[in-house]
Amino acid sequence: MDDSSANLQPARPVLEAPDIKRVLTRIAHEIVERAKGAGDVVLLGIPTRGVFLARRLAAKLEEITGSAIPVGSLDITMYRDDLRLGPARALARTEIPAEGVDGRLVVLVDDVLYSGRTIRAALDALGDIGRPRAVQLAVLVDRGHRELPIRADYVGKNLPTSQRETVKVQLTEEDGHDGVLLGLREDAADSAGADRFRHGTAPAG
Ligand SMILES: O=P(O)(O)OC[C@H]1O[C@H](OP(=O)(O)OP(=O)(O)O)[C@H](O)[C@@H]1O
Ligand SMILES: O=c1cc[nH]c(=O)[nH]1
Repeated sequence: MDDSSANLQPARPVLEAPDIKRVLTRIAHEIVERAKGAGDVVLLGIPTRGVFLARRLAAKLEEITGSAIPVGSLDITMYRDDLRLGPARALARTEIPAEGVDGRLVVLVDDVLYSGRTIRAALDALGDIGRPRAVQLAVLVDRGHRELPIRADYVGKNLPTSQRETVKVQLTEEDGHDGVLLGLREDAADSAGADRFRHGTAPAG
């Protein structure tokens, strides 16, 4: 190994498939506990991976409570505060369950909470759809670095990170397998080592 790569570390798994399963079970129990049942809960996942997490949570809640839990998706694309600044973005799907959101406890579900800007956009999107009695937030990973006054009600894993790092959630439905990787942003790795940090190609460390 030459000196230029001696201090570089590969993307590192921080959650593996059984961990993800376990934390989703815990979050489902926490939702039931706080909602005193799940009678008026509606889960809305934020594309992309939040939708799959919401469906998994709904299945788990159904297992726990014996009742079907409405689950859908909420596209935030048109509500992003950087919409004007970047290239055009593809729209994702908003699918609101037939029960609607009015008067319900809406639990937004996302994979990573970082600046909080996605969730700010989700609250705006939700406000155009209806008036829940309350809104809560469940995330698989909270990596810190909030830029807005937003916090999660249910957190799978609090993961202290540097802003030079990146958190990549992988889910079977989208990526073929479950896992969460912590790596360096490609622009933070030096050119000699950049390839080693590409998610999914670096050896587990
Ligand atoms: O708190 P924030 O700073 O907004 O970051 C978190 C968001 O960033 C990622 O989404 P991304 O926009 O990369 O889209 P994706 O889920 O389709 O990958 C992630 O899935 C969260 O939704
Ligand atoms: O590291 C990050 C930051 C935002 N969103 C992610 O999915 N990962």
